[in-house]
Amino acid sequence: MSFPIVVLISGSGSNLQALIDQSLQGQLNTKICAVISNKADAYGLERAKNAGIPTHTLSHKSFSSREEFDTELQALIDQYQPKLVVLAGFMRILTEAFAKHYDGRMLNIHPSLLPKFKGLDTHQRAIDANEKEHGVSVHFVSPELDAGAVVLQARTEITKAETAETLANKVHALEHIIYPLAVKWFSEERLTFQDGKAFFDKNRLPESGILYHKALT
Ligand SMILES: Nc1nc2c(c(=O)[nH]1)N[C@@H](CN(C=O)c1ccc(C(=O)N[C@@H](CCC(=O)O)C(=O)O)cc1)CN2
Ligand SMILES: NCC(=O)N[C@@H]1O[C@H](COP(=O)([O-])[O-])[C@@H](O)[C@H]1O
Repeated sequence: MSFPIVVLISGSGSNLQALIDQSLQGQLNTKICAVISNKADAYGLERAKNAGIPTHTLSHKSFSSREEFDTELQALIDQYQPKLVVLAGFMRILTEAFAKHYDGRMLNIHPSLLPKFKGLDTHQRAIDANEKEHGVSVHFVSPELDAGAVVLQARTEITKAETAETLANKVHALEHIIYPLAVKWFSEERLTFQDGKAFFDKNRLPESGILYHKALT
């Protein structure tokens, strides 16, 4: 019996594509029940349609408040009764009520080595801060932005000639490896969440999650 998930996007959907590809190759025992975007022009919607996955567009601009949008979004998601909600480049800050409703069963991928560089424009900020390395974090979603328990990270070096674009490309490549891995582990109940903390095979994860260095770069 495959593990039902719903994926939320706002843009290109390359992380969604990584999940689709691994699912189709039988490496991920998950069923992507639906893809929901807050942007009608998100290319990820095309990726989903090409894979025969139901799609929905729910524009946040059609609602007068964040709460109203989230209430509608939650009702749409819950029609599919997913065991996991996957934020894959979903660019809306979710309300506390929404985050609590999916507490422990909603993951996000963030393009930085959390807790560094929460928020947006992380690649340029890391370069501007003269960081020697950067990377990506998979974390459970909490009401506080980018503050949920980190479960998996991957790192890459920032070179002297690095630009935000070259760094983004390196980080994307790492994302496409670690996000399907994290989703797989969650579907196998190896990755769990309790009282705000993440566990792997019942072992408490350190604050920084499981670090993968050269193995993924
Ligand atoms: N309650 C939470 N909501 C969300 C989280 C979270 O951890 N807790 N993660 C984000 C994903 N994210 C970074 O990983 C992120 C997404 C969006 C924004 C943001 O500032 N959004 C603006 C609109 C920006 C835009 O439309 O381009 C906004 O919502 O007003 C910051 C971080 C997903 N949600
Ligand atoms: N703060 C959230 C955020 O910036 N997420 C980032 O959006 C991109 C989505 O790419 P994709 O649409 O090709 O998967 C990814 O790099 C992801 O880390």
